[in-house]
Amino acid sequence: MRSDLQMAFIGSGVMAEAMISGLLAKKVVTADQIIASDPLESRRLYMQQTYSIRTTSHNTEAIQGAAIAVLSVKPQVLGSLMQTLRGKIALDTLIMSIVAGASITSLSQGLNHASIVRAMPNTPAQVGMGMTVWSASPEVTEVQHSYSKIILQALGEEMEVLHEYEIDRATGISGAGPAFVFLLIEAIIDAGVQMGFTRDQAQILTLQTIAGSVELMRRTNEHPTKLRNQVTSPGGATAVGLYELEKGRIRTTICDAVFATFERTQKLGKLS
Ligand SMILES: NC(=O)c1ccc[n+]([C@@H]2O[C@H](COP(=O)([O-])OP(=O)(O)OC[C@H]3O[C@@H](n4cnc5c(N)ncnc54)[C@H](OP(=O)(O)O)[C@@H]3O)[C@@H](O)[C@H]2O)c1
Ligand code: PRO
Repeated sequence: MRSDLQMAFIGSGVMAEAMISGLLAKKVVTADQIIASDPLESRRLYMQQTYSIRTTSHNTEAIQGAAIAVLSVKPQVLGSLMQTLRGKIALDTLIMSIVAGASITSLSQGLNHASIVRAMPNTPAQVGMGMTVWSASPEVTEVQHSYSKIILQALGEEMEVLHEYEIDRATGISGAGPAFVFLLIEAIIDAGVQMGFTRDQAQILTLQTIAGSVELMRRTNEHPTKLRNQVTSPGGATAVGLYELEKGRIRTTICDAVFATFERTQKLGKLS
């Protein structure tokens, strides 16, 4: 991206940090191109010292002169943030919101601003393995569109969708998904410990098994049922484990969890 381009992050929490570290690691922008705002002084100091970026407690100062401003606050404070920023955003600034549930229409009306990208990233962006689903308002220019792609590609994979409701759906899978996966990882490690492995041993076995299964499916592109059957010997050990999982309604429970997350995302969108 152009070296004179300024980027602002409004809210310097977990996801803002993931994005900033990804952008700097991939050299998409340099530290002097980034300013981040946050109410907490200790957080601002941490961001300054860790990433050599500028920080401020004033959101209107952060957004001044920014070509791209990322809204990275919680949905509960978006309404008051939009009131603060309304009328203070330059016409050619691209607003990129990662706020769960907040629609392009509500952002555009709340900020009285037309160029909006709405994105749903996830925390593996911290290590460049993120998945972001995003959509742009019709007013986003070609250049702003290509900048958005470059920014989101620095975090891992990106998928642009035409229909914005797909972002709410994606929140149930890729946005919140890492939390579901970490719960599964935790449960398998705990079971390993219960059987007598050390925690370190159980963690190595669990993480390599999950990473290997993901890689196997990526490379073979086979249906998961076929790959699962390759593990399941007739009358063997895996079959009884799978029986217990199905008895515990793992399939429908996961489905319910994804749908509940999707529905909650839609409700969060009504907060602002
Ligand atoms: N975490 C995820 O996995 C994830 C994934 C995708 C999208 N998102 C979305 O990303 C957004 C941020 O999530 P997060 O997990 O990064 O939350 P977070 O860690 O709580 O970050 C939000 C930051 O904004 C600060 N803040 C609060 N009020 C502010 C204001 N008026 N102006 C400027 N900054 C303010 C908070 O400070 P205080 O802590 O002092 O209040 C905090 O440092 C949310 O809308 C969420 O839906 C999160
Ligand atoms: N974290 C945000 C939440 O829990 C959105 C997806 C991941 O609301």
